[in-house]
Amino acid sequence: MEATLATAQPRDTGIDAVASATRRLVDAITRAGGAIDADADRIVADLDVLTARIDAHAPDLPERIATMWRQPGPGRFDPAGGTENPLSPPVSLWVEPDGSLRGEVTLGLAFQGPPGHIHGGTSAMLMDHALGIANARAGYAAVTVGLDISFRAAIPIGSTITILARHDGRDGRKVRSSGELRVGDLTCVTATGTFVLMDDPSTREKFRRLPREQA
Ligand SMILES: CCCCC/C=C\C/C=C\C/C=C\C/C=C\CCCC(=O)SCCNC(=O)CCNC(=O)[C@H](O)C(C)(C)COP(=O)(O)OP(=O)(O)OC[C@H]1O[C@@H](n2cnc3c(N)ncnc32)[C@H](O)[C@@H]1OP(=O)(O)O
Repeated sequence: MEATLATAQPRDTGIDAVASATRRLVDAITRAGGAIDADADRIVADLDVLTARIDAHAPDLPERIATMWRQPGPGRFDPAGGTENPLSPPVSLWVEPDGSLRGEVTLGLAFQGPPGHIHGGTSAMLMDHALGIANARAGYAAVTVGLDISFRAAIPIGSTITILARHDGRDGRKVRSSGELRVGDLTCVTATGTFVLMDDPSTREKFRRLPREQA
């Protein structure tokens, strides 16, 4: 049986391809470091040309956000799993036979915290995201109000990180989920999350308001 993808299906064309190319650029910059100093002026000029070319296509922010949320299926733009977001790794999560989620990701130097290892904030983001998707797969669209993280072992840059997440239950408007990040057999991060259902109209309205309307 073919496994079900819980996150956006990556494409190898269009905006997804641009986002992938930009990730390669970021990775190259972080690996090169100051070695590119002598060539920096030319690199900046080339990059600015590209930025202007892309910017010419950009609608204003409220319109862009509205378009993003009209897209069907899992989010394509968030900073964890967004295939359209060059800042995301991106993370793909698959549905296991028991309904829990599993995925694998490898992170480069752009995500470094302590020497040679992944930044704790990045691990927290991976967990927040996976826990949120686990709830959504169980039928509960909910936002995080609490995330309890234990960093048990540092995660080396370049290692294959296994992401596990599961929905644990519901108590009124509150929804619980938990997960882990593992490298091989080693559990490096554990997390439990409390989420609040977006089921009442005022909560949905709060998150639907666009930046300009909130000012
Ligand atoms: C990447 C996409 C993210 C979009 C998520 C949007 C929707 C989800 C849709 C689909 C899901 C799909 C994928 C999701 C993937 C990733 C998820 C990423 C998640 C995030 O990245 S999300 C951003 C960070 N998140 C926030 O931005 C929340 C800020 N927050 C608020 O906007 C309010 O807090 C609100 C509206 C949630 C509730 O407010 P309210 O007024 O309606 O309700 P109230 O205060 O009564 O709380 C009700 C019950 O929650 C308890 N409670 C409240 N706060 C608590 C806390 N801090 N700790 C422990 N318990 C807490 C109370 O104690 C009470 O519990 P009780 O009922 O037992 O008394």
